[in-house]
Amino acid sequence: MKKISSKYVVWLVFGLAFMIGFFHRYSIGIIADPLREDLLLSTAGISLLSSMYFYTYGFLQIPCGIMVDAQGPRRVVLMGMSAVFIGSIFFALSPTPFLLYIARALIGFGAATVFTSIFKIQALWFKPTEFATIAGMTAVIGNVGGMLATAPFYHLTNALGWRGGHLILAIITVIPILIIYGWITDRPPAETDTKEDKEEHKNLEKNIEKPPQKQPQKITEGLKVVVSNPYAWVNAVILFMVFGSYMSFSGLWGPHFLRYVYEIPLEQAANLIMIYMAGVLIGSPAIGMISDRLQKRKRVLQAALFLLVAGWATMILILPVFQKMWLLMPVLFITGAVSISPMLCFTNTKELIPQEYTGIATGFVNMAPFFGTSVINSLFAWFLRTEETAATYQAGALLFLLAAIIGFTASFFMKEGLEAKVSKIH
Ligand SMILES: N[C@@H](Cc1c[nH]cn1)C(=O)NCC(=O)O
Repeated sequence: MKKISSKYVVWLVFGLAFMIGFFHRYSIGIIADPLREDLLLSTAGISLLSSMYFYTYGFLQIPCGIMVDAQGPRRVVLMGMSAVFIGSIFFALSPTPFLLYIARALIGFGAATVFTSIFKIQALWFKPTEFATIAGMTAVIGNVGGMLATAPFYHLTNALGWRGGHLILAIITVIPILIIYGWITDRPPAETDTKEDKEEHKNLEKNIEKPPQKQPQKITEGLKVVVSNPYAWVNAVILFMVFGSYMSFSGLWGPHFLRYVYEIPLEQAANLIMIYMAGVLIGSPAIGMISDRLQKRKRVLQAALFLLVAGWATMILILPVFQKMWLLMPVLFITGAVSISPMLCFTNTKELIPQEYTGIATGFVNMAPFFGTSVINSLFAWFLRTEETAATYQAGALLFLLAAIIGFTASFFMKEGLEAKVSKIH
């Protein structure tokens, strides 16, 4: 069977898998009420159900990275998407909450395989100077999945129920499974390879085809290379702080912060969050493209994080004094656009670590945003422990400003990795 040779099509198919994973991430809110009624779930039960995905996803990032480096992204994603498929069917058919939790964990497990895999695909198929742009597009495609889990999923489940909705999701999941199984290879066909590509290919093949007894050694070596690299830790700190705030703001506290601090109805606050998300969607590829054009990661990220500090400071401390809604909109947009700038940290990590360990490296730094979100969410909740007022929300939101300042400061300790790679090629 003739394999797909277009890197964009290959990326798009993995992107579809990523989109499906993201969809599941944000899908529980919409079906919370029918789940409560049908399976008598409490609010705590709904929260646990949603979290099952995040826990498995976060904890499995390194194991998934290890599998991707050892087995190649194709096999790992096939296994992961099969788990999402089975999880979706179980979810749709679950007669009890317990089985629902198991199904959700299975979906989280499967979805966890995709991010490290798509980064490996990007590393194997795209040039270093295209990497940040395509990584930015990956974030877009994921977030589109997250957006589809809102109003469109609401209408789907209104028509078919939450069980029917999950059956449809299971059917959609078969699409990337079939295409990846039949038409996609881990690497571009050999005839289009440059000399450097061929060398890398040989290394990858050697790595994948290592006899089983050598693999544990390879994994330990890979983990050592990644964990002992101080610059990978710098990227993890930035991701913990900035993506932690971004997910905490957009996924949990943002609407209520705007509602209390700007004294507006919740519906208007939710619409304003869409402006922040529009910034994320446009900022992600734009920042990647600028970074690729300039062949700089560190400087571009620093400029973006500087704007992020200014954005949070304006939104939390300055604008509430004047209550100028027409100013809040551009500030939200710009803050969203630069909130996604740490996608460059994934790119930078990939550039600092040998390609055979791209999976482990991506998995390692991608744990940080998930821990960051849970820490920032909990700290924010602490500020609201006695009462929910404009002042307590403003105090909680100062965490976002503090996190941006820490992220910006950490960016001074980054090491540029692209220049070395590009000069090696030329
Ligand atoms: N787009 C980023 C960050 C993110 C998380 N939620 C919404 N955007 C991303 O894709 N991170 C990697 C991941 O595995 O989610």
